[in-house]
Amino acid sequence: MQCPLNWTVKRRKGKVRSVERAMETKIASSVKVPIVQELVKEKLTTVPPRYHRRDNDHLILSDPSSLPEIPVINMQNLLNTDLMDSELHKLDKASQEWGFFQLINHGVGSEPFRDAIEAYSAEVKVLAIKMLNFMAKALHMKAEEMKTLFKEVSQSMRMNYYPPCPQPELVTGLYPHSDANALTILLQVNEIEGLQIKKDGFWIPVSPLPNAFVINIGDILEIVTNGAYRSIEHRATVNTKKERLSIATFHSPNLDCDIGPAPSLVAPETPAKFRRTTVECG
Ligand SMILES: O=C(O)CCC(=O)C(=O)O
Ligand SMILES: [Fe+2]
Repeated sequence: MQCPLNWTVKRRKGKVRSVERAMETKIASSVKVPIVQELVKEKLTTVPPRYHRRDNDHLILSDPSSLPEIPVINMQNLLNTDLMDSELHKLDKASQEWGFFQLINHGVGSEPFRDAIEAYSAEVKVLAIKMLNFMAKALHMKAEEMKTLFKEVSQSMRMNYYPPCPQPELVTGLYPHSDANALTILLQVNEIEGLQIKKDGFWIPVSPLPNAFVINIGDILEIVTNGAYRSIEHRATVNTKKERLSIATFHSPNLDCDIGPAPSLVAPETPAKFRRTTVECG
């Protein structure tokens, strides 16, 4: 079985930190894959102890139907003179007692947003596959190897919002990290500077070019290319005047693929830098 933690053993400090963070924040889309990969691929019946939560708060509820239900507020009732008072009372109660509620009939169409996201992610996925194939070509890697690896692409997305900040020198928008996936396609939505990458020990700003994506190599691609392409540490800064928005779309190989250097890139003069590791479970 692959052990994502072992991937990091020989790696520089920043990356080790990045993957450790990945283990903690299993929700973060870019880093979910190695964990899922391990669990899905091996069809485990028990979860390796390193994924266990340390707190005692039970995640599985014994009988959810016996629990109180999260309040539902109806926007149409709030707008209706006859029903407004009772709905306002519900809103007030829900806000005081729960701090969470579901709002129905809100009049904001979520369909266009969903459709737009779906269309965008489908196009970006096609672009990612194109770029991966070009990279294989540039590396003289066997085309079939890249194609097999990315026959089914696992894709996820993170939208980042960085508000203007009165003291940008004191805070980081996004902490230095490398992306754990294979290939990230980043859109700097409102074309505000903030992304910086670490090159030869210096932080270099990435000035947004109109109508351009930032493409960055993630840890998985560094492994697949046997270190020929590098997953670079990057961070996002904030500024006093302007908010900044970015959308990062992450692409990883099929969940049931082995991750390791592409065989066609391993030779006596370029020995494998990363090893497929078997770990004990349970
Ligand atoms: O906001 C940015 O420019 C960087 C985003 C990023 O690195 C990420 O979401 O992983
Ligand atoms: Fe990133």
